[in-house]
Amino acid sequence: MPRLAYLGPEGTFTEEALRLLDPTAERLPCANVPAALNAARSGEADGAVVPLENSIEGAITTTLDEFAWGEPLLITAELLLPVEFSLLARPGTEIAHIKRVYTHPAAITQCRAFVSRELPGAVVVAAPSTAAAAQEVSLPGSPYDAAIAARIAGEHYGLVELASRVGDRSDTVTRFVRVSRPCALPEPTGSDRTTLVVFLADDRPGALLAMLTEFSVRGVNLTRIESRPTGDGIGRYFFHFDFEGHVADARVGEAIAGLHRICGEVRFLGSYPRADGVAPVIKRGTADTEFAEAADWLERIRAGRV
Ligand SMILES: O=C(O)C(=O)C[C@]1(C(=O)O)C=C[C@@H](O)C=C1
Repeated sequence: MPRLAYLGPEGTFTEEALRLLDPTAERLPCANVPAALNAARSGEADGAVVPLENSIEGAITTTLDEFAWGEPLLITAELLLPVEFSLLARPGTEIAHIKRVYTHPAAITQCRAFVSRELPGAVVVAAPSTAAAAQEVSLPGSPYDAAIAARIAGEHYGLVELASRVGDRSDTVTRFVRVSRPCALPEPTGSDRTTLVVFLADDRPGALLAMLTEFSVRGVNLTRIESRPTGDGIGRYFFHFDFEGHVADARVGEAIAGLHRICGEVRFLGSYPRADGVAPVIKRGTADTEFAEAADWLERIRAGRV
């Protein structure tokens, strides 16, 4: 039974994602995403489950930065979780008296319209996680009047639900990934995703275009691209890519090898099955068989067999 670290405490969306990814795993709640990933790195846990992107908020930058800088980890699975928020408070609280709301920053962004419409004048404070907010609000003497979290967190910490579905959209989805210390990759399934971090060799005109060309000429479709500051000064960025396909696919392998040739550093973060099961459209000339046939042909002409 694997031991998986996650953003705790009990009742976070990350815990729900973990339960769905591996119902039998032993769960190790951690105070934040870096702590969960470090538990996986140190061996305290066999792996970790962390949020990576949200359909409203976009990338979870703490996760992206941890993947880029910390000891290498590999993504082995992903999960798309619909997220539904509730306004939770201690029994007896009236909505009109709520002055201070506590929740995770991602939830603040996703519930902005509800807060300004229903809780005008309330201050919203950032919590380490939605469940940490619910846990804090449950304490007698808490400085917060309400939390925004999953309904299950309210049940867990003895809060009442003052309003349900308080997210600005009803179709919000967060993408979670399971990571491990470097290990054998999941087998290709025909519906896979690959994640990379790329550092430029030097800052020059067309550097981004050159990277994108490696994908484009091989028919590799990107599903996410993000630039993140390196910390070395204004204008210094590195890039995060998600794209369709598995590193075992010829077109993906060749694109990554191309990036390795032209970039400063390429950090491979894994190839793993896509949660939505979508298979890529293979452009003419980019199938494995076509790459193999072209390599045979090259070998023949190099041997003078024209
Ligand atoms: O606080 C939680 O419950 C989390 O699991 C974190 C998190 C996030 O980082 O995006 C996960 C899903 C929601 O989008 C809000 C918060």
